Amino acid sequence: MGGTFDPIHHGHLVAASEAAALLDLDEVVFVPTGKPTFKQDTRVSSAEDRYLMTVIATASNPRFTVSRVDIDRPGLTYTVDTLRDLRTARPDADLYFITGADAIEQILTWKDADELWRKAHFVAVTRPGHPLTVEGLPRDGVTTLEVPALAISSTDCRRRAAAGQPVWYLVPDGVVQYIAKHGLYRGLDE
Ligand SMILES: Nc1ncnc2c1ncn2[C@@H]1O[C@H](COP(=O)(O)OP(=O)(O)OP(=O)(O)O)[C@@H](O)[C@H]1O
Ligand SMILES: O=C(O)c1ccc[n+]([C@@H]2O[C@H](COP(=O)([O-])O)[C@@H](O)[C@H]2O)c1
Repeated sequence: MGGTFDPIHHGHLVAASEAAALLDLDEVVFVPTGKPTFKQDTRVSSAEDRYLMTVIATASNPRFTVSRVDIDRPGLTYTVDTLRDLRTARPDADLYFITGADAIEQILTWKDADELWRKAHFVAVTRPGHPLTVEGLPRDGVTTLEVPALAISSTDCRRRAAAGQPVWYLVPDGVVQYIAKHGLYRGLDE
């Protein structure tokens, strides 16, 4: 599952857990973006902060791991590169790329979109506020999954943290503490 994870929240974790259970996946690899291509005009926390929050959030689940491939690759982050690097690390794996309804809606605008279907099977999960449509995408390339609806976004978590409002129970406890300890999102003006 790729994401900017600024910060990672329970919507991400539930989607990943549900996809793993329904598709019988051995492992879910969370891949924080290095430089997200569609967020170049947005202030994004450092890759190391986002990576560490993702590690903290996933540490207790033996099936969840975190990959640095996108963080360690220079330049903008493109999924075609993510999938190439994950394939190199796991030559025999069946790769599934988990995305929310908002992300899958834009997938045809991603770099080398026509190549993506050969590199992984896409799993499009439901997300409150975003109709899930896979029209125009290769039928055998995408599976749609209904997951428990959590109306949580990283944008809302950042705004809350910036305004001194609670993010408890929207993000894992360790992530609440990480945000406070490092003063993330202070002075954010969005
Ligand atoms: N509440 C949610 N339910 C299901 N999927 C989600 C949810 N939140 C995010 N996702 C999916 O997780 C992936 C990574 O999301 P991302 O890190 O951009 O979080 P976000 O909450 O969308 O962030 P932002 O508000 O900053 O855009 C995307 O595919 C996104 O669609
Ligand atoms: O490959 C692309 O062109 C591309 C464009 C936008 C987003 N993505 C990927 O989609 C995932 C979610 O991205 P984001 O920006 O919504 O956090 C993440 O893994 C990104 O690398 C990929």
